[in-house]
Amino acid sequence: MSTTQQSSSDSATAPVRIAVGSQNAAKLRAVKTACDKIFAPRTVEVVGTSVSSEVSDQPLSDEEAMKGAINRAKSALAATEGAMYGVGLEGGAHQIGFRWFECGWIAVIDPSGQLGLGTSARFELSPKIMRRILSGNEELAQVMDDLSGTKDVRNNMGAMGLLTNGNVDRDVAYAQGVHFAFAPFVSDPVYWV
Ligand SMILES: O=P(O)(O)OP(=O)(O)OP(=O)(O)OC[C@H]1O[C@@H](n2cnc3c(O)ncnc32)[C@H](O)[C@@H]1O
Repeated sequence: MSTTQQSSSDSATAPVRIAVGSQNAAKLRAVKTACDKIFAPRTVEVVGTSVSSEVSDQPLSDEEAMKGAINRAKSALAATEGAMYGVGLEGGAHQIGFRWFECGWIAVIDPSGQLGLGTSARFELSPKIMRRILSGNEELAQVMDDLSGTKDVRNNMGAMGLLTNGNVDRDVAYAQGVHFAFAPFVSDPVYWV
């Protein structure tokens, strides 16, 4: 086998390396679940790195959460050798009328700079929870830990899991957003250019 044949077959069988801008276990599970489907039958290697979102700990608008996801995706890609994509996931609240909702923003970026964006489904945050976030400088995860009497909800089922009695955990909801963010890379270009 020639060197060229050897290297092209190696790259076809090598795991697809995905850089994620977080070490949060729920986020890493979401990316792994979605990317296993996207890249099947190839093996996927998800590499989580702690990076700065460069936005506030508790984003309070879609714009801010989206920016955080993009910043994380770019930093993760830059920090991870051999990564085919960088993925950033950022949870954030946003207001519609008098009501508040939460969702995860997901950004995917490749080495050429092409960007894909998506979100998880959103869920409502009660006035009781929002009062604490807005006035007490607490993050959603801290409020949910306190109200549920559990620890580290953000790495496990998340607020989404607590509010749906475990029927839609954070990783399950975020995995859908990862699929949407990969749309420009996996769908027919006729929809994009
Ligand atoms: O380690 P990182 O990646 O920062 O993970 P994180 O859980 O802190 O996640 P984000 O920074 O993306 O989330 C922004 C805020 O939203 C909160 N959050 C979002 N979704 C949540 C969920 O389902 N359960 C608990 N907290 C959530 C989280 O506590 C943060 O205050």
